[in-house]
Amino acid sequence: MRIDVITIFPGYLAPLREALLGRAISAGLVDLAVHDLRTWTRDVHQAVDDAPYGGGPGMVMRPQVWGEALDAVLALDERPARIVVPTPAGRPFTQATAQAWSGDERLLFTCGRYEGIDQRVVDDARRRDLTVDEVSIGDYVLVGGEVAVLVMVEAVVRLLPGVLGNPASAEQDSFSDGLLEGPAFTRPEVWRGLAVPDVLRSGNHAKIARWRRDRALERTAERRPDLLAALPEDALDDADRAF
Ligand SMILES: Nc1cc(-c2ccc3ccn(Cc4ccc(CN5CCCC5)cc4)c3c2)n[nH]1
Repeated sequence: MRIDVITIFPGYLAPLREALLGRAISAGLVDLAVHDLRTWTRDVHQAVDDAPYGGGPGMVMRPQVWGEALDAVLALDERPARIVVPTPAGRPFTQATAQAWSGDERLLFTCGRYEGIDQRVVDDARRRDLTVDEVSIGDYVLVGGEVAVLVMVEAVVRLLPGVLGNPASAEQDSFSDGLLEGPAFTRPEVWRGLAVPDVLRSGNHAKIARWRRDRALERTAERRPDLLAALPEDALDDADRAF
């Protein structure tokens, strides 16, 4: 997978080259290229923003600079790219989104700042039959798109074959069965007077599976009743309902 990121703060994306993702890059599973938007400015002040038409607070990022940057970066590779535009006003980015994007050959992230990017940049890309996804990583407002890109790249790249040392982990992700995962424990058996639940040391795998499922149902009901309500009809068996 090739990943391009366009931003006025390239340094913000440095963490992508650390640890697990860094190893995925060195292993050639991911090619990452970060581009400074100001490369495509033409004025001495390298202006990337201007006042919003219609008034309102803050500034909006100019279409000309973004248009040239997108054209140039797209042209760097003939593979078709999914253009991703982080925004508070986007469709929710979920595990399903990450799963879907993990099959893409190329992702191109555009990091806005100020109050966002002139909408015509997205409109122009779409009318050229490019895939453009405007996505939100949550119902809170960040200062720019960079942090959202760090989140989304991590969620997508961890799903690529060969990236996680333990692929079972991704299969048993939270949300993969529609529930939150339950509590996890490791040694020591007792820590500060707190013992690991006996069932987990019983070796009875059926009982352990049942206990884990019950803890997941309990936690989901407590913290995310919306997920429980969204479960398909056949997702809960009689033992689940008994819980
Ligand atoms: N999930 C998520 C994604 C982001 C995000 C992504 C990209 C950018 C680019 C600039 N900003 C700052 C920013 C500040 C204010 C407004 C204006 N809106 C009016 C009402 C609420 C806000 C928009 C945009 C981003 C924010 N934030 N949260």
